[in-house]
Amino acid sequence: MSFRLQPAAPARPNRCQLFGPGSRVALFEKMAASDADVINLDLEDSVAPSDKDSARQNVIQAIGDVDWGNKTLSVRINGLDTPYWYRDVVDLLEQADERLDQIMIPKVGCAADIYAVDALVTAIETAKGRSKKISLEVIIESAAGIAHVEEIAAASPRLQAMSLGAADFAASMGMQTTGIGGTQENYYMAHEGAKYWSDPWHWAQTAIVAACRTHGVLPVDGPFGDFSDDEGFIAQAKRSATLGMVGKWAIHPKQIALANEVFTPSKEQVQEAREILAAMEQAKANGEGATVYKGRLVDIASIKQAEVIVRQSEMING
Ligand SMILES: CCC(=O)SCCNC(=O)CCNC(=O)[C@H](O)C(C)(C)COP(=O)(O)OP(=O)(O)OC[C@H]1O[C@@H](n2cnc3c(N)ncnc32)[C@H](O)[C@@H]1OP(=O)(O)O
Ligand SMILES: O=CC(=O)O
Ligand SMILES: [Mg+2]
Repeated sequence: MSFRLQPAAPARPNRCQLFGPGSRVALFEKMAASDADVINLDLEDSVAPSDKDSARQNVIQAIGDVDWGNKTLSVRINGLDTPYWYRDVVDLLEQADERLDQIMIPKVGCAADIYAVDALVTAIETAKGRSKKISLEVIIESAAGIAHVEEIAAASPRLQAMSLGAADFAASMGMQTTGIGGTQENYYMAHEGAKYWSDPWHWAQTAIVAACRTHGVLPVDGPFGDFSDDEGFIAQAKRSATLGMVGKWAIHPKQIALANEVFTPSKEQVQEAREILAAMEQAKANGEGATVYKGRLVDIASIKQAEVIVRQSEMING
């Protein structure tokens, strides 16, 4: 470890973020009753321009009226390149109940984008005497966002989570696809007549994970558009979890259980982690830094790996 210690990310479950358009009021109670850890009421790309004002009012009303239980409640505002975003922030902070936890900023391109929202949020919180400090989450979904990902992760102490937005990311990068996440038909290696598919999202995901882990932010995988493809969703989520992401969006309720399953360490994973910790306790008692567990090396680094899994499990299961 560097002399500068790695800060811990917020200790709250973030296995699934369920999205719903702010213009579809009928979905709000269903979202609240779901098993998602985080709710994202959307004012941005799932809301038509003609509905922006009414969606904002629907969301403000629902923040206070609906019982959101112990979920993290977040609202995705419009991008800083639109005429809507300042009104989203002002009205939310001036009018919405204190139940609101978080604001999601889409399409961030540099640290100054977060600075601008932070400054506005801070001024309104102070002016209105709001007692709960609103946290922020961002979406990396542009070439600029991924190029500046580390400064974005470091931009504000309010920042709790960062997602990869595969749809806008693909568009901004000029990727030749209309798929939202998952396997891309043309992204393969060819060898002796067979095709081997690779993962075009991998490099952006690892950049996000590294930036987030450096600055104590939760890294999250964004949408998987084909909600009839459970197998594809699970494969994408498993790759994300293996890379260090803590959760994934659901753009349809059927994806919630899939995300929760993948991002909750299994009984077997937790048992193995605990056995490794016990083996290392025994090694320590014997004055050893390394030992053998099930025929493989475990050493002091293995303690930290095992603790990641045990901590995740304890946070989720209590
Ligand atoms: C890609 C880039 C991004 O920015 S993604 C984030 C922004 N997008 C969104 O927020 C879209 C979220 N999803 C939706 O709007 C809908 O799920 C879409 C995809 C349009 C499908 O809606 P619909 O045709 O009603 O689905 P369905 O008939 O299969 O619904 C089955 C039951 O589930 C409900 N449902 C639907 N969506 C949600 C949701 N997001 N949250 C909670 N519940 C939902 C439906 O109302 C329906 O319920 P019921 O069985 O009739 O009681
Ligand atoms: O906002 C999400 C995306 O994929 O774009
Ligand atoms: Mg987007």
